[in-house]
Amino acid sequence: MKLFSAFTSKAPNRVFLSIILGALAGVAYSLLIPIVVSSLTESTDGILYVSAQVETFLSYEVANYDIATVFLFTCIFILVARTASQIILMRVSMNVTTDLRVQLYERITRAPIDKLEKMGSSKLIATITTDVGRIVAGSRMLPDLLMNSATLIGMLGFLLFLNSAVFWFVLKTILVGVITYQIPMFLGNRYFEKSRESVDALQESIRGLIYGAKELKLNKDKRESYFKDVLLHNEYAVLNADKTGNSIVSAANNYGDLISFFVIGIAAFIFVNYQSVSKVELIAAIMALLYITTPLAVIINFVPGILRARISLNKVKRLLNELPKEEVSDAIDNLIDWESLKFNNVEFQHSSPDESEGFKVGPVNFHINRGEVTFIVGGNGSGKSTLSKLITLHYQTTNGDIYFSETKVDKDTVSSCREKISAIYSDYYLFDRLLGNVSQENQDVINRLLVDLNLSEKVSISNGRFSTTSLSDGQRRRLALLVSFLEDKDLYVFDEWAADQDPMFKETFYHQVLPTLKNKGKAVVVISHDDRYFDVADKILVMENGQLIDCLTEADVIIKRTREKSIIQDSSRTVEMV
Ligand SMILES: Nc1ncnc2c1ncn2[C@@H]1O[C@H](COP(=O)(O)OP(=O)(O)OP(=O)(O)O)[C@@H](O)[C@H]1O
Repeated sequence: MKLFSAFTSKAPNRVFLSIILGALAGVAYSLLIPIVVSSLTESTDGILYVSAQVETFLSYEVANYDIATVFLFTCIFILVARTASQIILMRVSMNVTTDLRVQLYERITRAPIDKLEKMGSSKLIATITTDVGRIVAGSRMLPDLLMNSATLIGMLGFLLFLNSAVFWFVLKTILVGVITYQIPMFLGNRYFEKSRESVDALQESIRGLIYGAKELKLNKDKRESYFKDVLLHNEYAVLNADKTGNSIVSAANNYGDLISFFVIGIAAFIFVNYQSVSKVELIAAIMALLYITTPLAVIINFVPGILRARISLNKVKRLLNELPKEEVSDAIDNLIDWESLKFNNVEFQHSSPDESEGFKVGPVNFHINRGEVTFIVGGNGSGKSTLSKLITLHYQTTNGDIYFSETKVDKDTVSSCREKISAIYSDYYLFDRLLGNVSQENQDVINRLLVDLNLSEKVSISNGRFSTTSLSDGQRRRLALLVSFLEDKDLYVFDEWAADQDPMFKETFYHQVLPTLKNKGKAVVVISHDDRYFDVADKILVMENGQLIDCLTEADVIIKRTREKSIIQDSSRTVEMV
């Protein structure tokens, strides 16, 4: 992706028009001084005066009427062409900004979940909010650059016409100035890069400040340490790098601004001693040099904007590389019918940030049937959630195959298979409305579910929008369950759904919700630590250290529970005796 290609590919004709208008405005700008100079005449005593030819316009006397008219129309042309050029490019750039953001949104939507988890939200938000704006701001300077370059070239042409020796001298001095100007710019760029790198860490610490507000509020030491060692550390890292970068660039810009004055000084005080230059030529040359101070400054000031835009562009490029597109077909085949989900030697390995081997699940072999409730149990970190994300097809296997009955999950079928699944993870996100194909007309069903889930007094749903999502944790989870029911999928996965429900609703979940789904022929997968309810399961998959160490059926569970009960009773009797 090149800096300007986003513009040229978006609206080539409009960008071309903007460039042409900008360049023409620049050429016209460079004509203003020669037009004025052409009306000056040098008398024999060396005094400059405006040649007469006075005519009256709107009751004012105008000397050199023809030239004045050309001057006026040139000014009007500059105004119109410059404004049009800027407005055209500004509008294109606004579209490009939106397009670039939409491109990033699409990439995020299509990225594999494990890559998104690895990248984290802070990096993504920093890129969307900071980098896109900087890229577009840099690219938007293009017409101004062109206009001022055209003016500069026009004025240099005028100098060449006036006096070739003056022209070559000015050109060489400007070149030396611009080349020496690059050195501080290079240094400044290093600091801008450093600052941009720190922005990601700053975003992450701002997230901590907001999401960790409750924890920080309760502990002064913790709060002060976070504020000083994390938040301010990152804030000052950005500030210091920006300060140094901007100071270098400011000094360099002032040096750049003064380049034309150095040239004027050298031309007026030194150059005239070595070359024959008439008074008119010298004054015209000085006027031209004064005149190019602004275009030269604009061209030079263009550099920091471009530097920032390039840094941001590299950041976006890197992000797009780290966030590959999931190469899967979008086509949804509603005809996929299945009875059993089978895992054949499935393996998955997390990537780890320090390049060491990440946590691995598998190889695992099992099947999950429709009309059955399957529990996944095991200690913390044993790989239950990882396994469940393989079941929901969020993670793609590193080895082995998954089948929905006879349909093998691959890049052609994975989207269709995902359509059969609904999941509520422990870090679920509750949208503030019903989305997609969820039937919004079926208000009666929604109202009944609100009553069943004991939410009817807290939240209502009208036109698909929830009246509120400011609910207790347990209530939010129930609202997520309602959304999941409305989706009416074949396979339900609940990752510790009941963890923050009160005992009464836990009972409802395990003894009413799960059996209802089962009776409807759904396959239900529940990650749970609630061993009191393990007997609800038709099958229990036991995970330990990424391996499936046991697969218990209902009969096994009942036998095991009876044994456990008798052991507990025996031990309590022993305690009583003691
Ligand atoms: N996004 C990730 N990137 C890299 N490693 C991960 C990621 N998520 C989990 N892991 C690793 O995988 C291991 C298993 O995590 P997982 O969440 O599957 O366990 P779990 O059994 O669900 O634990 P818990 O009962 O605590 O929820 C963890 O030790 C963790 O280090």
